[in-house]
Amino acid sequence: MSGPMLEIRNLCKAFPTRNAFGRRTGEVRAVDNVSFSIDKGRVYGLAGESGSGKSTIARMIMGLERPDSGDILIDGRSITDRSSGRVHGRQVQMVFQNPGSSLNPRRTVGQSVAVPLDAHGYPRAGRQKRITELLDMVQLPANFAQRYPHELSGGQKQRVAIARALAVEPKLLVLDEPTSALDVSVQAKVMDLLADLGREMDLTYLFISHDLSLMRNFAGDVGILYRGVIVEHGTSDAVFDHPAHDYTRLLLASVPVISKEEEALRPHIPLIDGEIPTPEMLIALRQQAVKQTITNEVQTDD
Ligand SMILES: Nc1ncnc2c1ncn2[C@@H]1O[C@H](COP(=O)(O)OP(=O)(O)OP(=O)(O)O)[C@@H](O)[C@H]1O
Repeated sequence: MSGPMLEIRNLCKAFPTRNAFGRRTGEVRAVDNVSFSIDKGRVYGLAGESGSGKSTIARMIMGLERPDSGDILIDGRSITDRSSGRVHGRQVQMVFQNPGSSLNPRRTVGQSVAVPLDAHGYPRAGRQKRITELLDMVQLPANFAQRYPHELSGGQKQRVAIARALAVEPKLLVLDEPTSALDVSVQAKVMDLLADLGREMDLTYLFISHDLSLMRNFAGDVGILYRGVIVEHGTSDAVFDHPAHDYTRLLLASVPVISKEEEALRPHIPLIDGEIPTPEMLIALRQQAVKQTITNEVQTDD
């Protein structure tokens, strides 16, 4: 099984901008001639800061927003001439950033997972078994089906959201910042789960995030989105090891850092000689900072 599961061709979407009185002042090109494709079973990462157009692309893939022009093909079939996401709802599912707000607080976990089963006409007879199976896939015990969202941790809620997304056996999953609302320790477990499920079920993922270290581990290919335009794309290793575009370097320079010393260095990084530094310069600077810390510690010990 090969070939693209998702093809995005010259996709464009603009929104009107308005002043404080609601009068139209112009337009913002939220998505500007974006093209990329994801082969079956692969993970494509779409990275960019807030406002770069990531969610607008996701919403168009889900059929929640209509493109102005361009085409979206899922498993070779265009979806852009249809007005409703229902048409391809079985093939494409989405996992949202905030599992708390994506689950209905008045529904039990079992009822939430059953919603897509009902929507797609899953037979009533096998439903309980399917719910247990889905909870098992996301490593939750069967008795969680009776619980309500407020009785679950953030990570458990996101597992339920993943189970619900998998209920109708989609081929493509759009993951929109799936772990950014979770604690760091829980993030890794949810990402591991997604990676395992992807391999087991031969899923194709579009992984949207501003967390570049997470993206590097998870996505085989990445596209860097800046003001609606993909300014750079390629394999994760190529883009992150040898970023060609200044904006990618800037994004990499803002990756969260691990020590206080590195943190102290961070605000100065984009200002070195008035230039955005290369990754090599960053590494050299960080090595310098570590050396300095060791020297300071030795002096303090004395
Ligand atoms: N419904 C809308 N009406 C007007 N402008 C919009 C609308 N949706 C998005 N935009 C604008 O389009 C641009 C892209 O927004 P989008 O939400 O796709 O970015 P994003 O990268 O997903 O950001 P975030 O990470 O904050 O969700 C922004 O300038 C935003 O203000």
